[in-house]
Amino acid sequence: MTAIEVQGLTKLYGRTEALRGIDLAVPEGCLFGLLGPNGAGKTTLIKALVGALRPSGGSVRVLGLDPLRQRRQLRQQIGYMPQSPALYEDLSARGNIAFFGGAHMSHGLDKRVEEVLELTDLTGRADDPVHTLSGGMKNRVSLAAALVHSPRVLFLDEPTAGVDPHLRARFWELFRRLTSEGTTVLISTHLMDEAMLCDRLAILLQGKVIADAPPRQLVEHGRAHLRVREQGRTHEVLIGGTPEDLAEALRPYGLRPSVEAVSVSPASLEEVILSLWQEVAQ
Ligand SMILES: Nc1ncnc2c1ncn2[C@@H]1O[C@H](COP(=O)(O)OP(=O)(O)OP(=O)(O)O)[C@@H](O)[C@H]1O
Repeated sequence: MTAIEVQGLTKLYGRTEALRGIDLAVPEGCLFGLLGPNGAGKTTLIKALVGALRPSGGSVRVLGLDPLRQRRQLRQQIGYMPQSPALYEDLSARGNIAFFGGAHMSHGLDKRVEEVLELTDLTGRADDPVHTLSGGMKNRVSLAAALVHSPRVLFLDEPTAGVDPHLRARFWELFRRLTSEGTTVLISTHLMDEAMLCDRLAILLQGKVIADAPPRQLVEHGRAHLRVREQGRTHEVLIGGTPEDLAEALRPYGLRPSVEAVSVSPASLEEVILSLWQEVAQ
């Protein structure tokens, strides 16, 4: 089943076109990444998906529901971690998580709160008021609050901002585990190494999806570094990713006996994305 379906989605803020006709289909159980530079439209898209803003045009369905018209029904089934934690600063971490969980569930809430405190490594600070926590810890409370009612779809807007590398790795293990159990996770990020961990990646630029594929496929269809060693000197060029591009690039060498070694290595995801951005920006 498709968990998230978006067709022709547009959003205008005054004269700013934040989204310019987005089409997306995210299958259930997918770890789906949204990657794009500042202002690409990632947060606007996520807000439209959780029913936090009214689109200017197009349609959105999450679990078959309209996020605005069927908001109440949908809220039970989705979790949303906004970019800036929206927490009650005077309540403890545990109090916040119980508050958000209580809006959706009552049975087994106490046990579940302890479980998510553990998952986000907050047990030691569970009773401290949120205003005494660091930025990274507040992010963890916000993630725990989004997770507590075991939603079927989880929307995470840059969840690892301000989180240290060790905990970041644990978060990704958690996201992976959730998707293996059938949860759909849509996550926005700036970080290429995180993007590589997604099952599928949509690259946003100026309110448009400029690529949508598994990250490995993006890399394979991207450019490659060709290195040719001839008489002790190595020439390196960036070539296209198809076999024809490789043949073309090798033609001038004609496999002379002086060619001692040839190697091809795919460009990194970062290079592929930068070249996509440049192509679209031109
Ligand atoms: N409330 C608003 N009013 C006016 N313009 C807005 C508003 N929110 C976003 N925008 C504009 O819409 C565009 C998309 O912004 P958005 O926050 O969705 O991008 P983003 O990809 O999430 O960026 P970042 O990575 O910096 O969070 C930007 O040009 C931004 O300035």
